[in-house]
Amino acid sequence: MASSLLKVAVTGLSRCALHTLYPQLNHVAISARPGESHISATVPLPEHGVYTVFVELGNTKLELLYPLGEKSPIAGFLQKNKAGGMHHICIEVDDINAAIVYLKEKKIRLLSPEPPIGAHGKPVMFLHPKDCGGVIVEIEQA
Ligand SMILES: CC[C@@H](C(=O)O)C(=O)SCCNC(=O)CCNC(=O)[C@H](O)C(C)(C)COP(=O)(O)OP(=O)(O)OC[C@H]1O[C@@H](n2cnc3c(N)ncnc32)[C@H](O)[C@@H]1OP(=O)(O)O
Ligand SMILES: [Co+2]
Repeated sequence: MASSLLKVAVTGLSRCALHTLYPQLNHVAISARPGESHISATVPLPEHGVYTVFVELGNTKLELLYPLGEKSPIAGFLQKNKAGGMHHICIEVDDINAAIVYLKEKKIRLLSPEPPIGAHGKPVMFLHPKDCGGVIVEIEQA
């Protein structure tokens, strides 16, 4: 799998806290990469059971997550991690279908039968944390 972009998803921030954090994150981002930072609006993604805010840091993105709905896939994680934490990482791949074939050959469990469309309008696939060193890995079509 070739990768060109790493996204890190962080959970546990209340919607209010997200807004409170904007200036702080912006400060960190600007400190890290002057002139290259951008913080998105809060976007509800009911099909994924989350609200998102993206903080762009050059070729890295922070994905801030807040649960949406009663069946949010991050609800269990937040039950166990009351203060939130790093939920998953996302790696862009050149060919998601080829990557899925490869992962199946390696017996890595996929968390949906088909790739859903992710936050950037492209197919994504989540991989089981127990098969990925204890971390949920999301792959996204570049
Ligand atoms: C914004 C849209 C999209 C994008 O385009 O970027 C997104 O990122 S959406 C983000 C949220 N969506 C997902 O994470 C989808 C895939 N995830 C899932 O289906 C579930 O989260 C899960 C992996 C099946 C876990 O669900 P959960 O309800 O927590 O089930 P379990 O309690 O049975 O957990 C099984 C096992 O996995 C451990 N776990 C859970 N979450 C994590 C995590 N974030 N990191 C590491 N490990 C995790 C959990 O602790 C269980 O282990 P044991 O306790 O040892 O049994
Ligand atoms: Co994600």
